[in-house]
Amino acid sequence: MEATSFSAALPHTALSVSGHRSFRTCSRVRSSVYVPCQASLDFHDFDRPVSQASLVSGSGSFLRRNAMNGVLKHCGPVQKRNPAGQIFSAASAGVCTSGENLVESPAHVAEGKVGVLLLNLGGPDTLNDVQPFLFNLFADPDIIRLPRPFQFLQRPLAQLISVLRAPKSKEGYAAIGGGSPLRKITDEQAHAIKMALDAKGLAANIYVGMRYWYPFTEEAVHQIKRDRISKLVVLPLYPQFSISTTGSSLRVLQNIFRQDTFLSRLPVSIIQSWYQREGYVKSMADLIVHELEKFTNPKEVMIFFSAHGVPVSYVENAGDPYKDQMEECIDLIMQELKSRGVDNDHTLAYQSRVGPVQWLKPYTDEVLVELGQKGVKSLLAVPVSFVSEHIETLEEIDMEYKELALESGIENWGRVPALGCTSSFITDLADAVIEALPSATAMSISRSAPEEPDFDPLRYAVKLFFGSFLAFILFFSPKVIHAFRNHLL
Ligand SMILES: C=CC1=C(C)c2cc3[nH]c(cc4nc(cc5[nH]c(cc1n2)c(C)c5CCC(=O)O)C(CCC(=O)O)=C4C)c(C)c3C=C
Ligand SMILES: [Fe+2]
Repeated sequence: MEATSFSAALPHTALSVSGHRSFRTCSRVRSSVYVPCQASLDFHDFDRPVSQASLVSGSGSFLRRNAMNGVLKHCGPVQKRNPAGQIFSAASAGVCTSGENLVESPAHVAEGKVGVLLLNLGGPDTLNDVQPFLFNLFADPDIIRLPRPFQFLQRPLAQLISVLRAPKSKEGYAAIGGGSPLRKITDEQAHAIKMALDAKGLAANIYVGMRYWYPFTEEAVHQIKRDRISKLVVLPLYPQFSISTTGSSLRVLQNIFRQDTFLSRLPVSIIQSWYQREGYVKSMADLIVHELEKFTNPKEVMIFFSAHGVPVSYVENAGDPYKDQMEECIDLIMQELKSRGVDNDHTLAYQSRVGPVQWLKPYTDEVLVELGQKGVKSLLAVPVSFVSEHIETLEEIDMEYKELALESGIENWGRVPALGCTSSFITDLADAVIEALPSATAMSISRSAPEEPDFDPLRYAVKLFFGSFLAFILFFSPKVIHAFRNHLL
């Protein structure tokens, strides 16, 4: 497990990020830090309702308690932006409260209040949320990494792609009940981790901060500040580190913390990845063994690990450790299975590619077809990059890939469930939190905003002109249109 303080939290991306971002060296940071060029956040400007930050503490979630206190108000179906420029619709969250929602932390944590911040991706709660959720996702410069001269196109591009992709995504979310289960499951995991920590003698407030939908990370941090937490452990709910997931969430957090005196002094410990923890590996092996036993002939089953993909350029140009960590993770799980006498064949493939670029190979859909053609008859799909059920397990794997596999000649199909609240897994995450606490250190970066280069209107106009021209050519080239049709829409 890698637990680090804030200043050392993003070393992977500092190595070789090409072009579009600037490297700056922070005062207390030993190496260069990959500093995002996003608008910085200031808590004083922050007008988002606090109540959407999920807080599991004492008698249930913050939201639930607010509802019971009668401060739950419904707002009109207006779309707004938070200070990070993310779109949110007040109605879809169903909550619009003003400042009086201070949460009293339980008495037993009054001294040395420990906070645990769970970071996750977030997903649309309803079909109406799908397009604004996709906008937030594609507006993230860690998801669509544009070269520097094109960065001004990030938001218009996000708008375009989110509108174009929304119908397809909506179909997927409609097929799994009309929204993402991610928020509910993450809240349950937060509650379970709190209970596990309590059982180990650590009273902690657990917060949930999502990257692209409610409850946003900004809201969770706002609540952490209000609660005057004195030590914070940050636990991204991604076993492996990727620039596009953990990296993106940590950058948002870093931006918020560097702007705020209280937060920049708060001792923080970040668990960057935890795929190598024994508890996680053993819990995954337990689930696999359990599912294998459901097959008539378990020994003949191909164990098919399917990980969410990332574009190849993340790994090759930007130094994303995701692929290496994924491969190591699979090795560890297979070693554990071997030690239990399970030595089935296994393979790893990458799913969910989006857009007209090369993603990590082999692709899940292609491998399934090949395996069917080669005569594999029984296959157990193991989603491995995420620990809760979501659209890509419930729709992509359970529906699309299953159908493809059966059409390709595979006769017996099984799927390992996501870890969710499996008790051995939750206990291990609680241990990870406890182990990370001693290494918590303050970020201690000055409050000054990141330096912006002097604005030169002529240079800007020239860039805008050539940027738009190139973007136009790029967008309407037949190759790109073809790729968009096949992989985006
Ligand atoms: C480790 C997990 C994930 C990585 C890596 C990742 C990278 C990544 N994703 C997209 C684009 C989309 N992702 C979408 C949904 C989505 N992504 C993950 C996880 C990882 N993404 C999850 C768990 C979910 C589902 C959330 C839910 O609502 O249940 C979507 C939206 C769904 C869809 O339309 O398919 C998009 C789009 C990119 C481009 C990327 C790396 C650059
Ligand atoms: Fe994704």
